[in-house]
Amino acid sequence: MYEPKGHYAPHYDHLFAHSDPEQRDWWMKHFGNRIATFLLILEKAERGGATVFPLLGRNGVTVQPNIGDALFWFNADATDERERSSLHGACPITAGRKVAATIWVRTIGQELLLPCPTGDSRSYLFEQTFL
Ligand SMILES: O=C(O)CCC(=O)C(=O)O
Ligand SMILES: [Fe+2]
Repeated sequence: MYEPKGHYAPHYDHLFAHSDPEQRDWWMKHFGNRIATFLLILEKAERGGATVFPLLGRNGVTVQPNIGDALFWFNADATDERERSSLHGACPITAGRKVAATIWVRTIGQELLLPCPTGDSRSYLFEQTFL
């Protein structure tokens, strides 16, 4: 929930995985990294609160969803490498409040839902999927 002046500074949902698998946290060990994000808007601010992807496209992409809308995006490609352009944040609220529910989709358990990439090429690049 965001109240006036509330915001979420630009960040990646995809986390840095410790190089030693034993050192990774419980979530990372059992469910893997956050391959995708599902963001459901439950309450929309009167002003402000857009979700912004500053590195997406030429000038960034700003999304101002309505109540009941959901945003879904990938944070990593099929090789679990972070998508640089998945950087995002929530703009400050200037009037009203925003309530949203986030589901971070983890990699483990999703393996059979997308066909595996063939050869050395990276498939399912964020840009290819969304632009
Ligand atoms: O509220 C938003 O627009 C962004 C939320 C977000 O980045 C997150 O939950 O990871
Ligand atoms: Fe996020």
